[in-house]
Amino acid sequence: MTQDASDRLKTLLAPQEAARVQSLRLADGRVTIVLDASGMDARARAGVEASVKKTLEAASGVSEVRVALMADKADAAESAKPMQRIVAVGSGKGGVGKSTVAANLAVALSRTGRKVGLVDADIYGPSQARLLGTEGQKPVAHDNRLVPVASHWGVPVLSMGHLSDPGQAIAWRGPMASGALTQLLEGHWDDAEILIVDLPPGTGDIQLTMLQKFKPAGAVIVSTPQDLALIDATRAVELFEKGGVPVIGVVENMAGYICPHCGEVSDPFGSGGAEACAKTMGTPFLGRIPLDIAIRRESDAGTPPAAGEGPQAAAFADLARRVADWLDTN
Ligand SMILES: Nc1ncnc2c1ncn2[C@@H]1O[C@H](COP(=O)(O)OP(=O)(O)OP(=O)(O)O)[C@@H](O)[C@H]1O
Repeated sequence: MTQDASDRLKTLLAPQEAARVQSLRLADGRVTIVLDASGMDARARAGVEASVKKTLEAASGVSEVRVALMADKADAAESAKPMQRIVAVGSGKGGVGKSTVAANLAVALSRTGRKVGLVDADIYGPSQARLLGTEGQKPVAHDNRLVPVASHWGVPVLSMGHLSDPGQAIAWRGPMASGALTQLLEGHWDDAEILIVDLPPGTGDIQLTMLQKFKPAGAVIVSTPQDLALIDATRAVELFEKGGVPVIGVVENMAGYICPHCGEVSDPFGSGGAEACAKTMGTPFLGRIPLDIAIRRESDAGTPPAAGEGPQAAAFADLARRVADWLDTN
C-alpha cells in the first residue's frame, strides 16, 4: 500500500481516533489497523473499535477491516474484566419479600443472557442458599477469596447460609457483620456483569458499608402495599439517595391475591400503594409481583419461580427487563 492510501484512510477517522493509530495497512481490500488503547476502559475500547470499523468499511477500495487494540499490561488486564455493576435490593421493613425478589430478579436477568451473581448480604437472616437450592454446599477459598457456589439456575451465589450451620443464629456486632459482607462481595465474581445484592432490611451498618465501600450502580426497593411498609420504603429510598446511590425504582410485592380455587382477585394488603408512593417520591415504579401461593411454595423448595413459565415468571421477567434497561441507559 502506498503512503498516500494510508494517509487517505487515516484522514477519514475522527481526530481523536487518528491520534491513536499505530499502524494502518491495506492489502487486497483488507485494512489492518492497530490502535493505541492505553487508558481506555472496556466500554471506550468497544466504542472506538466499532466507530473505526464503520468508517473504514465505508471507504472506497475497502472490503474488510480488522482492528487491533493495543494497551499496556495493566490496561489489558483491566479491560479483560467485564464491567461489573452492583444492584442492591433493599427494603425499609422485614418480611416484604425482598430476598424472594432479589433471587428471582437475578434468575430472570440471567435468563436474558446476562452474567449475574447473587450476594446474600442479609448476614443475620440469610435465605439465598435455600431460595436457589444450594443449601448444604460450602464455598471453597482460592487466593484467600471465596469462590461462589454454582446454582442450578445459572446464577452463582454466596451467602452466610453457606458458611454457617442451618438454623444457627448469627449474633455478630456491626464491624464483624460488615467484615463478613466484604468477604462475600470480594469473592471471585470475575465473570459476573451484574451482582445482585440482597441487603438486610432497614438502615444499619451493613447498608452503610455497602453504600460507602461498594458503591452500587443502583438500588431496587421492595415494598408491600400497606401504609406502614410504604413509610419504611420511603426511608430506604432516602438512605440510598443520601448515599449517592440512584434508586432504580420501587417494586410492589404481594400485590393482588389470586384465589387458587375460584380465581377471584383480592387485595389483602391494599393495592397500588407502592406506585402512588413512588410517584410522590419521584422514583420510577418497577411493577407488581402478585401474592401467590406458588411463589412461596416454589421459593421454599429452592426452585425460583422466575426460572419457570407462567404469570409468576412473567412478572419477574418484566422486572428484570426494566432493571436491565435502566442499567443500559445509566
Ligand atoms: N409474592 C409473593 N407471594 C407469596 N409469598 C411470598 C411472595 N413474596 C415473598 N413471599 C413469601 O414471604 C416470606 C418472606 O419473604 P422473604 O424472605 O423474601 O422476605 P424478606 O423481606 O427478605 O424477609 P427478611 O426481612 O426476613 O429478610 C417467604 O416465605 C416468601 O416465600
